[in-house]
Amino acid sequence: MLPIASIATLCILSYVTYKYIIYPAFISPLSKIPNAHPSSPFSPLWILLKRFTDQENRSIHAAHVKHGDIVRLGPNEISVNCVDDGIRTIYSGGFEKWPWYHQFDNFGVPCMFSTAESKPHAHRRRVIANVYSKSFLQSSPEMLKISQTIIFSRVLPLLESAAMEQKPVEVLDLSHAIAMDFIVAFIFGLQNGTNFTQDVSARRQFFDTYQKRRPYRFWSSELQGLKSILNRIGPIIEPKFVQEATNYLENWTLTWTKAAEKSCATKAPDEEHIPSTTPVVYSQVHQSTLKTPFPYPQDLQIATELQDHWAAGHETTGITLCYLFHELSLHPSLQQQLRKEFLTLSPTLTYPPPTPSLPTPQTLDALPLLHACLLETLRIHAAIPGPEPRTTPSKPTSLAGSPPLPAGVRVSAQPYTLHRRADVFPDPEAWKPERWLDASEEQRAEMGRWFWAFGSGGRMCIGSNFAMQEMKLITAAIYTNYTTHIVDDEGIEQIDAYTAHPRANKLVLRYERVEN
Ligand code: HEM
Repeated sequence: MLPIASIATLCILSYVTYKYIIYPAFISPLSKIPNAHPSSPFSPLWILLKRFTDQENRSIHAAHVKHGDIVRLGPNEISVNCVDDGIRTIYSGGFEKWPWYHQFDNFGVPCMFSTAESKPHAHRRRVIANVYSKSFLQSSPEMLKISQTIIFSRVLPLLESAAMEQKPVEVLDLSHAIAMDFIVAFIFGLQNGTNFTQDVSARRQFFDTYQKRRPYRFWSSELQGLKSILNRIGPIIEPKFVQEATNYLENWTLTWTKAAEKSCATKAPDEEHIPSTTPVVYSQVHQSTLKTPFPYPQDLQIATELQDHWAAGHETTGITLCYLFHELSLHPSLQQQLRKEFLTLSPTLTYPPPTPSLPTPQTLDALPLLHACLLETLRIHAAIPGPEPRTTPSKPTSLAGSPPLPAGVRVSAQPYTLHRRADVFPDPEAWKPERWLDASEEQRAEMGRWFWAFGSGGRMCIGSNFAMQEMKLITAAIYTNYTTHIVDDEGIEQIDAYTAHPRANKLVLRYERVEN
């Protein structure tokens, strides 16, 4: 007779073999999905390693090219990249966010973006969304004043002197700075905002602090539990300066939140000296926290939201502008065609302006070539090309021809792959704005279904209209007055990450005046 210890060992071994080998490889509904790697049914190590070494998007894409619209990345993780039975199902509401998004909490408090559950998210979004709607932005006196100030008093004077002095400009940094000035002024009020466009040393200090945390994102995104344990022992995986940088940025947001609160309570300052606007987003977020009770102190509840908006708003927009300017610099004839389009605006954006007035956002929005250039940049240089993870719901759901999937599976789509469908976007790696202009109605609608730079559904980018409006204005203002030429684009290729900036973190251009 076998001793009890041997029977127990046999039972444990059988259980472990069943749970970790037989079930995931042969019985789980996920076993019918092609594996991205032979180890995928048994261990998440392969995909973790790809994430750790910044190869995630391209590795997932390669797996889709090989196996089709759906692939298994780990024992409990799949990637789906198609529209029908894909993003239309996953992102239409029933699938909540994977806890991965907690890395975007600030002050230890979830913001709208990082909230996993649909209900509290929808509550917040309903109140905040109004100020980011196209109709609100196009008619907003605050947005008009912010735009006039940033374009005519900051961006164009800066580029004018760079052009006159033939001084090359680092354009990624500048694009981030302009985008930051726009969003911060809209959130906190122009009088409380940054002037990173002109104040290069303040800009550098701030962005250095913001960016130096990036290499350590892996731990807070994928191994949060392990990170917390190790951080208690000491700075083993995350140097002290990462937390110090986070504290600095959070204090910065708290300071401006208080300033915005004060602006709302007092009369506008002397307009002649400081152009001022209502802190639009602050006011709206403040309203939303009054309407819904939250389990966190009100000031932190407001500040976490506002911090997320300036972070999401400047980085993505800066990256997109940088790639648009790079592509235009590679295509001088397009610069000419665009300029022709810009000269149809009334008033034009010529600098110095006879009066500092702007064409309406509606007329800018209606320029077809500008729109096509932006869409094409967002397609092939998506600022967020990486996976957007969700959780399968309790109701078993089939995706891309899979068997019904159980609850709690991590599932994502990624713009990187959706935007490279050769049957939808022929010659997908090429930047071709004309594909949006020459397409038939049907082709354009199909491209629109696959275009996913801002996501889709109830968690789609809330700032997409804001971003499009500011990017169109900035581009029109620059290319009405200057042509751009590449000085140094070494390392311009995008890194492989959720948010993807140029590898070398720079693009240097030369600005040349065109006579109007
Ligand atoms: C070119 C510029 C931009 C791009 C490409 C972009 C892209 C995206 C994408 C792809 C998402 C969904 C991400 C996910 O679910 O994982 C998102 C969400 C979001 N974006 Fe943007 N974004 C841009 C500009 C902005 C701006 C200017 C703001 C300013 C408010 C903003 C604020 C947000 C917020 C708050 C969310 C979360 C929405 C929610 O959960 O309801 N974004 N963005």
